[in-house]
Amino acid sequence: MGYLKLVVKESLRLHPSGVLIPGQSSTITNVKGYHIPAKTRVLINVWSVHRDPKEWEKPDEFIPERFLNNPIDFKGQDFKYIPFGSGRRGCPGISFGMAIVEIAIANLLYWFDWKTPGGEDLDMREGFGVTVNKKIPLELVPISHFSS
Ligand code: HEM
Repeated sequence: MGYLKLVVKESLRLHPSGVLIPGQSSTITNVKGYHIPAKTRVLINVWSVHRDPKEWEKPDEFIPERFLNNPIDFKGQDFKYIPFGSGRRGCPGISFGMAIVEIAIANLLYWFDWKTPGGEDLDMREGFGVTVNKKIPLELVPISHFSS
């Protein structure tokens, strides 16, 4: 289960469910030289924050071990990793969401091995949408660990 947590963290880094988080500036502010007036609609591009090469080593590679012995968590305190957003409007369902994801994946892996129909690699390209989705729907063949 320890490694599964790292895998989920890394999956949410590479494929955050909310790619663009909408918000509005409450006061005049300045972000890295960009003047932002009050009440401006802003979109936080989580996808690119999570793949920023200045912040992440080998940003496009799936490396769950990067979160091993790493204090970074889901709470949005560290702005380079914000799969659940951050601040007052951050996701209130973090614990519930993580529990569901972990239980579902742990069960799928406990009962079955999985392979692609033709043994091909997974196509991880994303489609366009408000929330993340796979460009090509996932198709897998389950192989039971237990004979009936
Ligand atoms: C893996 C699962 C989930 C992910 C990745 C996720 C992600 C997010 C993100 C990115 C936001 C926007 C945060 C922001 O604006 O800064 C959000 C908001 C929200 N989420 Fe989740 N969420 C998940 C599960 C859940 C669950 C299980 C619930 C409720 C049971 C939930 C309830 C909400 C609500 C109510 C908001 C709006 C909060 C507000 O605007 O004040 N989420 N979530």
